[in-house]
Amino acid sequence: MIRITKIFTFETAHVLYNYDGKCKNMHGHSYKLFVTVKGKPVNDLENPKNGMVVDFGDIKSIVKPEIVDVWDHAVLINGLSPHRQLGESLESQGHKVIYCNFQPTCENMLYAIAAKIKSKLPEGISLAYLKLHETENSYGEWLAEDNQ
Ligand SMILES: Nc1nc2c(c(=O)[nH]1)N=C([C@H](O)[C@H](O)COP(=O)(O)OP(=O)(O)OP(=O)(O)O)CN2
Repeated sequence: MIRITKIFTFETAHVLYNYDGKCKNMHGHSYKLFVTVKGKPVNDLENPKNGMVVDFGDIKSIVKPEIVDVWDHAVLINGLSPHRQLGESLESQGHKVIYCNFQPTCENMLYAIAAKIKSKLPEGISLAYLKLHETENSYGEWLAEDNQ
């Protein structure tokens, strides 16, 4: 088995409802996402993907439309909280708002990313690991073995 990783970046704002620190204010991050999948490399001269677990481009074609294009330059709002009204106000002024059914922390974003990616991976390939940097010094990790 081999693990391979592709890295993505996106610029996203969020606001943490009822949080007791500075992140209760709407603010943005340059998120950096590491997506690691595992599988056995193809061993078939006739296969154009010979030697690959999965083409890096195929990982991109899953993660980009599912995560990056959706969250990039958007504001993530806890749609289950009173912040929904804030989102509706921003939306009415033309802003890109994503209503989450969770508090948009690094941790919950990882759960959401894992759920979206896992369901799209080709047969024989599994999601092994995710790392999401909120700042250069703060990140969360999702590991398959912790989430079975
Ligand atoms: N467990 C979590 N704690 C915090 C989260 C989170 O998602 N999970 N999020 C925040 C804020 O969004 C904040 O922007 C990031 O927190 P922090 O690292 O404290 O921010 P700094 O600007 O101080 O980061 P540095 O890299 O140290 O400059 C708060 N907590």
